[in-house]
Amino acid sequence: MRWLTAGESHGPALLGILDGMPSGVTLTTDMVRAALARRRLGHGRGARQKFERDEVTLSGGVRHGVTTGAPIGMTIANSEWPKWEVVMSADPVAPEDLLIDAGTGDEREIARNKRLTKPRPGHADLAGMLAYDHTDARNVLERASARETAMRVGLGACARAFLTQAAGIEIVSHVVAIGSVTSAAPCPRPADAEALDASPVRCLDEETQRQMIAAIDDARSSGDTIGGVAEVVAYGVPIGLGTHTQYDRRLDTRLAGALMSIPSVKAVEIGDGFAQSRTPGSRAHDEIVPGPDGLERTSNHAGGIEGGMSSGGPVRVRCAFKPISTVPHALATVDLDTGEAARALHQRSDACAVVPGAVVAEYQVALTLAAALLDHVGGYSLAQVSDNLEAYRARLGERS
Ligand SMILES: Cc1cc2nc3c(=O)[nH]c(=O)nc-3n(C[C@H](O)[C@H](O)[C@H](O)COP(=O)(O)O)c2cc1C
Ligand SMILES: C=C(O[C@@H]1CC(C(=O)O)=C[C@@H](OP(=O)(O)O)[C@H]1O)C(=O)O
Repeated sequence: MRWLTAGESHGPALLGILDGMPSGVTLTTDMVRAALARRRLGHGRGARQKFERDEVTLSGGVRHGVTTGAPIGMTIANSEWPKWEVVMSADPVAPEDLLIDAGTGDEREIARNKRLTKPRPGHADLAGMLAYDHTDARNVLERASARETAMRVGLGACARAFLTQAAGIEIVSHVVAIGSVTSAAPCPRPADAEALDASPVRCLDEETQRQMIAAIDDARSSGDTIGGVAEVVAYGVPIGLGTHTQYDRRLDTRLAGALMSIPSVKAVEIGDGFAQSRTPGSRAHDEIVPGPDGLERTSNHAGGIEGGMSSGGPVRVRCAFKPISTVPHALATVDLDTGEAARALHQRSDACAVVPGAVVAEYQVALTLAAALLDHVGGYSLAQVSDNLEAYRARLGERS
């Protein structure tokens, strides 16, 4: 299974292709819509989330609510497109059309139509302008924007439907830190998913939730932004996905890459990760004991992955998000046109992206696990995958 996306933040649409999806998986536009709606939730989002809609179309690989085995084509139209048609036009436009002040008196409306020459620290702007030889940062920032994560969720929703239907795998996420406010809430279970979606900060501990909301509000009111940490847990992952035999096919390699690819993720932790590195070996590992139904573990410090393979326990990963880069307290930069010191442009922006980031992380995990499951058991149809998995599980039962 492999996937690609294209499209810009203020372009007409995001495009995605998910190749390798087996046939026979129940999948509807409503299922994808529901996933996209989850990504829009959360305290700390900016103005754009309030008025923009994700207009999704399945344009390949699904017929009458069931996948066909052909590549899944997906479009998520940007409902803001009419405002950006000239600025983001694929075809040449007359220079005088580009420079118009829309006459609204709105500074942002005017700025949108200008070349952006002051790269914003923390964004792809500077490296992208130099590497791709652009004099307008818009040619970089439009693609670097986390708007693209909508498509990852869209494609991830397809992968997730496959995981649930083929293997009963369930994925849930929560937020474990906003800035310096940390949560001691227990690892969430699939039954918590609805309550977590209903929490403005994806946290089920009421006092911590209150403090997290306050931390986001404080950051926003003082012209600042704030980061945090999200945890994703996948239940029902069979033992042995991934492999110890090649570095790039290890499950931890693939999960770490998938999570690190989310814009603003700066660290990924598998299981106890950093804490494990500070724990003596005698207490850091998950001992294997005989149980009534086969082998059992006494703990899950490893986060369900050992030697690059799933170990049969819940797969537990965390990712740390840096604070939003577009800080209202505009940061120092240089105008590349003049070489003079300048202040980075601040337009509307999110104050905190950890809550939607947790949702995006769930779907990145889904895409990774779906690919790893198919690598392991194979099959062109859901029935074949299920049969192959059943045979593998029967063999596991005999061995353990
Ligand atoms: C869901 C989500 C929403 C985001 N919203 C914003 C935003 O409104 N403003 C902003 O400056 N950065 C936002 N970001 C973060 C930027 O996309 C990110 O800082 C930038 O791409 C550079 O990060 P990188 O160095 O990890 O690539 C958001 C990130 C995510 C995951
Ligand atoms: C549009 C989304 O996120 C955007 C991600 C983003 C960025 O710089 O990454 C900046 C903001 O967009 P704008 O610059 O147009 O205000 C966010 O709204 C989305 O998540 O759907």
